[in-house]
Amino acid sequence: MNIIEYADRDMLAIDVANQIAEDLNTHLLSHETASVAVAGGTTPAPIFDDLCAADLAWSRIRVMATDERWVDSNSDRSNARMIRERLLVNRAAAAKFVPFYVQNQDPEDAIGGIEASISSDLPISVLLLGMGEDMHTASLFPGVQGLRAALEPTAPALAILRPDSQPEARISLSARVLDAAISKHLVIYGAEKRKALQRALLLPAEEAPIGAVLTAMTVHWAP
Ligand SMILES: O=C1O[C@H](COP(=O)(O)O)[C@@H](O)[C@H](O)[C@H]1O
Repeated sequence: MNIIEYADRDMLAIDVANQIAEDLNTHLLSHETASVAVAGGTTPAPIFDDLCAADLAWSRIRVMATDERWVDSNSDRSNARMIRERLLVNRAAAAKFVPFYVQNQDPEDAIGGIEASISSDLPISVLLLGMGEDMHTASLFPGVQGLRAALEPTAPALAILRPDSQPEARISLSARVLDAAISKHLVIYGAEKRKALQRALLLPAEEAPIGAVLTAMTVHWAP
């Protein structure tokens, strides 16, 4: 794990957007398509504001969320909505988005179709992860039912999780898929998340899921 510290969040956003664009461009030099899995929540939006303008062959890039909340794609809790509004604009509007939420279905009924829709995108070319202060990443929350299976090296690509702390079911890329991404970036802001990441290194993954996906990870931190 390599940690890069930035003076502020604006500088971090510009630099991470540039690195992701470079990673995607490099991948496209030797592959017909590239996949990028990006976190939801609040952290990545300023990075998307820069990344969306990158001069890339966006029509050859497939974008997915690292995880989704089982809510309508117009809900303000939808990760897809945030990605649509902040990343899939400007030049990046030419990218193909692969949704994880399926209207009028339960996650259990939809998961097989969603897994099929991402099978050709694996391993993920570029990963942009976030992390909560509770050390969850994507929707792999500490102690949630189903976490142990989602941490297994043989886990399916996607897991359904229903954390008690959250108002809706979640669907998440499993630790195996997150950890196997070719180029990996984790972005965290503030002293509390920095401390949480340090703590995670000392804990089992069931208590600190971020610890399961840190192989060859570049961590970007700003106060
Ligand atoms: O619920 C989620 O939380 C994490 C962290 O979110 P943040 O707002 O603290 O950045 C996020 O990475 C994940 O994709 C999201 O669904």
